Order: sequence, then structure tokens, then C-alpha cells
Amino acid sequence: MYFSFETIPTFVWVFIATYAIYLIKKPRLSKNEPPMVPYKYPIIGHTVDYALNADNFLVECRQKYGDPFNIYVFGQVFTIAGNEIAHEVYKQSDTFSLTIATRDMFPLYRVLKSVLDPGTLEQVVKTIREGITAKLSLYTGRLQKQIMTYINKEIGDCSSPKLIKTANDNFASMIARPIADVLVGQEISKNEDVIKAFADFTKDFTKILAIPPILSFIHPKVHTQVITLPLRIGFNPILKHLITLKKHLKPVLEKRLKEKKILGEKYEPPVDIVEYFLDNPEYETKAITDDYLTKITEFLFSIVVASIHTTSRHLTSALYDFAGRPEFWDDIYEEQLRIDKECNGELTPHHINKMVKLDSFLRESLRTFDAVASTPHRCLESYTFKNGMTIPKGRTVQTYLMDIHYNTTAYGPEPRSFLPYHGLENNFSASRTDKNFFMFGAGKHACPGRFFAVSEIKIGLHKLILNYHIRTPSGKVEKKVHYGPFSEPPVAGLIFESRKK
Ligand code: HEM
Repeated sequence: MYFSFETIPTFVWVFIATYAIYLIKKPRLSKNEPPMVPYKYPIIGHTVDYALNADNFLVECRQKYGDPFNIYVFGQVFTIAGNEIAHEVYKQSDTFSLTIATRDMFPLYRVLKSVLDPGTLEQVVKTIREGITAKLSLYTGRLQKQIMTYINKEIGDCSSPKLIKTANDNFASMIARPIADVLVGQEISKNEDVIKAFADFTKDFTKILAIPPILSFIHPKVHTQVITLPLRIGFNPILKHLITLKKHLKPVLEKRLKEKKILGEKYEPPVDIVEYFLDNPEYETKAITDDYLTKITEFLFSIVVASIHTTSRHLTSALYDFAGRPEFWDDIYEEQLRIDKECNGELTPHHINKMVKLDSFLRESLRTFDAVASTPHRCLESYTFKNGMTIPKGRTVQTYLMDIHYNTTAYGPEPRSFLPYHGLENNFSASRTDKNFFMFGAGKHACPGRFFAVSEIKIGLHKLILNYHIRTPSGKVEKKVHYGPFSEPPVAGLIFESRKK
């Protein structure tokens, strides 16, 4: 190989820069920290093992170093909290923050400015609790209709078997319909442009973030600055969705305000989040200005981000779990058929509660989703665990989900096997959080949308299983797709074949 004399300074600079990064980034641990797993290569640390082989790597670390332990990934020290420690992190809700931990990797505030305001999350959670969970029974019929509209339109007649690809989309457009109905009401939730805006918002936002966090080796903020550069120079693929919603929302809000004024006491408020918003003294208005529209649109999209892809991902995953396990088909189908006959095709919350086998199957699908570690929490001030170990302010703690979901004490000697009726036998419903089930988090910040999500998924599964035989192309359980410690449903597709009535 030939090097010219002029290339030498370049090598010197690269060497100096690398050495500087090494010195700056060298992990400095304070006293009584959890054990640091030794690593071979400076700067790189455990990045390769964590990105390419997270499951085996963390199992080995857990066996050798206990719970919790520290690893060094993408230039940062992470504390990995498993089955014994994670619940302590979730209990200390003033000391550990999910929102702050995810801000660098998922900078939603760049497009929805209001999420930076700490009051927004509080308001979103309150809205979900009061405006969705407390009124779930009023929504059931509407959710059902919206899901059936999707099924008839997008899956339709499958007298010949039809392969439906699920990659990326993961039935987001099925889930976007009931969520639009609940959020923006019946007037505009049938509008296909609005449904598309809801279904695509998160996907389009995450597209620009799909750059591996290489620059986090320098600092996580450098990575955030680079991934958000397109947004800052005016390329904003999300803007069109905000504009669509504003356009369709404006006449509806104006009409409602007018009717309220004219009818006074006689006004019959529609049941949806837009009305909940209008009714809130904090958001009271006399006219629908552009600022007002922006505020309500941003608020609605922050619920969209939390609700659509999370729910559709797990609906898809549960369908794959069902489709790959013929041994449970008859049992689950019979339960749906019996309930369908009982309710004459019109589900009520009472009937959804009766789907106990389906509920248990779904809980198991959530438990075995196979995410290795997720739901990071940032430590806001130095914290000492009950076992005496201390972590400093600023540390990110990753929830070691597999250690929790695959613990032998709760799930027996083969915790990775699929136990469809574990929930049913132990009286754990799919939406119930528990120290051995962290799919919806735990404690004060446990997912407020979980009751809604589980209802939607159960209605979707119930209707699909009633109408179709569903199988995987291979006839077996398909493998999930792994990105580092994260997991996504399989992408092989699902084969639908109409049941003979
Ligand atoms: C299967 C679907 C879903 C899953 C797996 C899921 C999971 C989670 C998890 C793990 C958390 C963090 C909890 C914690 O820190 O303890 C969370 C928080 C949250 N979820 Fe969900 N979620 C789902 C659906 C939904 C839906 C449908 C909504 C809205 C209607 C929603 C709204 C939220 C909100 C607002 C938070 C933040 C709560 C807070 O910080 O206080 N989620 N979710």
C-alpha cells in the first residue's frame, strides 16, 4: 500500500481526535457502582455485542455479574436493571424519567414543540384516563365498526387464500381507524386522508431517525443534532399530516362552538377527545384561531405517537403467534364463536371481558414479544439502590425485559416457551401490570392507554379469527425481527382464508 507524504498529517489528526475521544469518553465510575462488565476495545466497549447479539450477551453478563450491572455502549455507560432491580427504578418516579431518557433518540419535540412543556405529558395522561379509559364502554361499538370497516375494505373476501404482507405497516391503518374515531370524533374519522395522516405520522417521523447512533460515540447530543438536521433545514415529512388534520378539524370545531353557543344547555356533546379538549377550562376558546388549531393538533398527534404503532405492533405480533400455532386454533375460535352468537355480532365491554382465553393468549404474546431491553429511564439525581449500589445523576437505566419476562420463578423451568393460558390460570389479565410483566411499564407512569389498547387488540383478533383461517406461509411460528435489543413482529406475511359460514 502506498501512502503519500501529504496523508501523514491526516493520520496524525485522526489519531489525535480518536485519542481525545478515548480520554473524554473513558467511563468514569463512582464509588459503589454496579459492576462494569469488562470489555476489550476502548471507545467501542460492548457496542458490537449489544447491537448484534443482545440476548446472549446480556444473559452471560447477568449470570456473571448479577443484577444490576453496567455496560459501555455507543460511548455511554448504561445500567442494566433486571428482574430484581427494575421495579425499584419504576417505583422512584421522581428520580427516574422515561421522557428525558428518550428525548435524544426520539426528538419528537422538534416537530411537536408542545411536548417540551412538562405539563403536556400530564395533560395527555389525564385526558387518556378521563376521556378514554373511563368512557371505554361508550366507545366499544364504534371501535368495532371501525375495525370491521378496515377488515372488509383491506382484507375482504379471501375465498382463495390471500397473503397479506405486514412489514413496516403492521396493521397501523387498522388501528388508526378506531383511534381516529376516539380522538377526533365520528364526523371526520371516516375521512381517508385523516386516517392516513394518523397511520403514517409515527412511521414518517421514525424514518428520519433510522440512522444508527454512531455519533453518540462523541456525544448523544451530536447524534440528535445530525438526525434532526433535515427537520431544521426545512425538510419535514410530518408537516403534511399536521396540515391535513388542521384542515379537516377546523370546520368541525367551528360547528361545535357555534352549536354550543346557540343550544346552550340543550347542546349534546359528542363523546371524543376533541370535545373533552374544548370542554376543558384551560383550553376554552371563543374562536378557532390558527394557534388554537396548532395546539389541539399537536396534542392529538402526541397521543397518536403513543398509541397507534404500539398497539398495531402487538396486534400484528399476536396474530403471528396465533397463526403459527395450529394447536390453539380450535380452542380460541370456539370461544369467539360462542361470544359472537351471544352478542349477535355486537360486542359490548361485557363480551370483551368474557374473551378470557383470547385475553390470556394476548398477555402471553406480549410477554414473549422478545424485546431484550427497552424503556430506558434517566436518573435525575444520584440514586442508591436498596442493595447499596449507587448510580450517578445522568445515568440511563435500561429495563432488561427478558430477565423479567423469562424468569423461572414466575414462568417455570422453560420460561421462553409459549404458555397461552398462564394468565387465565393465574388470574392475570392482559392489561394488568405486575412485577413479572413489564410490557406496559409499572408504577405511577404505567401506560395509561393499556386498557384501550387491549380492548382494541381483542376486538381486532376476535373479528379476524371469526372471519378467517389465519396461518403463516411456513406453517410454523415465524421469527421476530431484531434490531439490537429491540424487537419487531415477523415480516413473512400472514395467509388469510375466509371461513365457510
Ligand atoms: C400494546 C400497546 C401499548 C404498549 C405495549 C404500551 C407500552 C407503554 C410503556 C412500556 C410505557 C412506559 C410505562 C412506564 O414508564 O412505566 C407507556 C407509557 C405511556 N403510554 Fe403506552 N403502550 C401501549 C399503548 C398505548 C395507548 C393506546 C396509549 C394512548 C391511548 C398509550 C399512551 C401512553 C402514555 C401517554 C404513556 C406515558 C405515561 C407516563 O409517562 O405517565 N399507550 N406505554
